[in-house]
Amino acid sequence: MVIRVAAGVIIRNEQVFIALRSQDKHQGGCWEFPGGKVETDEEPQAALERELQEECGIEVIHSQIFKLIKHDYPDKSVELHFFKVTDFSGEAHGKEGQEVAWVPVADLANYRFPEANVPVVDALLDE
Ligand SMILES: Nc1nc2c([nH]c(=O)n2[C@H]2C[C@H](O)[C@@H](COP(=O)(O)OP(=O)(O)OP(=O)(O)O)O2)c(=O)[nH]1
Ligand SMILES: [Mg+2]
Repeated sequence: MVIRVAAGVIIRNEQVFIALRSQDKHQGGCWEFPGGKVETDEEPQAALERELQEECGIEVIHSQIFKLIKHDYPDKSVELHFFKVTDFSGEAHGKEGQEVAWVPVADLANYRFPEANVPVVDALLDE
């Protein structure tokens, strides 16, 4: 079974908002672009808006699809819908207690992301 996920590359002033996945989660200890599972009958973009409100406390004002990545981890398969979030209201924070950081795009290579994120990080570094 493939798990559909929506995640946001939240960008403001050339910086990206990332969050640390807790150790007990799948891919725990890796940094991520905040987001989560798309529910049945939910559009990925709607899932993105819901997850970013739940996890980061922001209201997405403008987002656009950036990359669609299918990846097979040894223990699960995911279909990741990465959106660029270029406008939002509210102050992004770790609403669920997770460690978060605003990092310059150029510094993304210094953070460990899940394997599926490699093409996303590479594309951001190339821009
Ligand atoms: N959110 C997010 N998930 C990612 C990224 N890269 C990546 O491989 N994943 C994987 C890890 C998980 O298997 C899945 C997302 O699950 P999740 O744990 O965020 O889902 P969720 O927020 O709905 O939380 P939960 O059901 O575990 O409580 O996608 C990423 O950049 N962001
Ligand atoms: Mg999540």
